[in-house]
Amino acid sequence: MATTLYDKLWQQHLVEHKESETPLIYVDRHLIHEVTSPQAFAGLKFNDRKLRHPERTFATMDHNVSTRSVEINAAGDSAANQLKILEKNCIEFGVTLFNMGHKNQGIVHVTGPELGLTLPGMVIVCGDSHTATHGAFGALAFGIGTSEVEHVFATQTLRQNKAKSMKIEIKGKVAKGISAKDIILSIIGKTGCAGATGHVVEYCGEAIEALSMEQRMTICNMSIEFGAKAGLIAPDQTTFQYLEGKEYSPQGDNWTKAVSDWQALKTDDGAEFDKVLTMNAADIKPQVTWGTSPDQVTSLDSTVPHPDDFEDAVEKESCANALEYMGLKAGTKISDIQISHVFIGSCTNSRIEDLRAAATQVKGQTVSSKVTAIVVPGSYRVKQQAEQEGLDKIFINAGFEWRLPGCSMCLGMNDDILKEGDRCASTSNRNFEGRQGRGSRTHLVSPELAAVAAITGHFVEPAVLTV
Ligand SMILES: CC(C)[C@H](C(=O)O)[C@@H](O)C(=O)O
Ligand code: SF4
Repeated sequence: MATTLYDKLWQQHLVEHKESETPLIYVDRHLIHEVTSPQAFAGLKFNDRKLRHPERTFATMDHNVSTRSVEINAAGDSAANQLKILEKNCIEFGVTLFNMGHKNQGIVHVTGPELGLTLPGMVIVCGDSHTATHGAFGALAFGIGTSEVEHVFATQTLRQNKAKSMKIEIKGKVAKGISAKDIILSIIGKTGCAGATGHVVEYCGEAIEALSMEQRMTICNMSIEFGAKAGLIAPDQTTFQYLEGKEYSPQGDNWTKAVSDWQALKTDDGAEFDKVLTMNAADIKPQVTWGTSPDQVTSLDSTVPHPDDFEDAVEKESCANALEYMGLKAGTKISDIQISHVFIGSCTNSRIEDLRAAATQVKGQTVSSKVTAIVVPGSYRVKQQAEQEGLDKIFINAGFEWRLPGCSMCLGMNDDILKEGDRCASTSNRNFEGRQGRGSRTHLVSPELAAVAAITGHFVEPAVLTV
């Protein structure tokens, strides 16, 4: 029978499925950070248990860290407390930790892939909703809750029901200057924020195959923002090239053997999906969110919608609420919205290609006097690479702040917080009320659009430039 990539990954990891019981699956890689691990470790201690496979778990510090200093106390007492607990737990339970300032430290969804901890064919879990990012490598990757983190610690397995499958095919090529962020925001705009609830989504088609690994990660990262359990892209030469030689990738004969196994990780012709969405790449334009949910998005050449543009009563009301929170008037041109802040960073868009794309727009220009702009590389490796290429200088000379890696302004858990009424062009993945600080307003965009917004103070179509 023709099967999907998801079916194959599921089958390969199914440990046991007894009737009337939730299936049990094996977990190859467990990634942890300071926010969702403390209670799970506490549970282990309480029950006097150890980690079943400490060598399969890797920890990093990301959400609570300050991006101004490597000092563990720099983001305040409660942040420091969580970071110190993670450090203590990792020592006690024998887990490798990428501690403050470690060369491998960074946002969990940036470091896993760049170190080769994320590999095709794996089941990868993390107590974090954007774990879907790792699906870009053809791994079944999804976020889990704290009690599940404890279960994985103790058993290296997880109880899970199989999800439904959805295929999203993007036909043809995108126009020049259209980024992966524009692709995923247009998908979410089309499906709505619950369009893939209960499904594992496989992205495919010419426009997806043409993407680099960094861009594929941007796509899979936002799968959760339209309800998907996980996002998947079948591994190919682009994937193998990216992974070859990474610190934790298989080496020598093991590498050759692994690549040959990974080549089988694809959906068979004729395999059936529970749901299918097809879009034409040529129709995708630069995207900007105007509301307080990632599906409240439109194209840059458009206007802020009116509640009456929606037929559904719930959508009407959420449009009205969003306009009020965002301080926007229906009919305003998206390109006329004036912003006060720019945040280039987060696990969606803080990888080297994102920084290159932003730097290209910024080179030789000056940040608007009305805008405060920061660039936060996703990891120390990204930071180092960017500095080798001189991207830091481009940003700093233009008036951006060049920060240390971390989740930063993506969410208000550290000292990078916006004030009430601040309006931010952000390359992150969530524009929920208060996400970047109480009363702050977020517009989700690509790195290119964020960069141009920093210079001009509003949303302008980025010039089509090559690095
Ligand atoms: C803090 C963490 C649990 C949370 C998540 O699960 O996604 C965060 O990363 C986020 O993006 O909101
Ligand atoms: S960068 Fe943002 S979305 Fe990603 S893990 Fe950190 S807080 Fe969550």
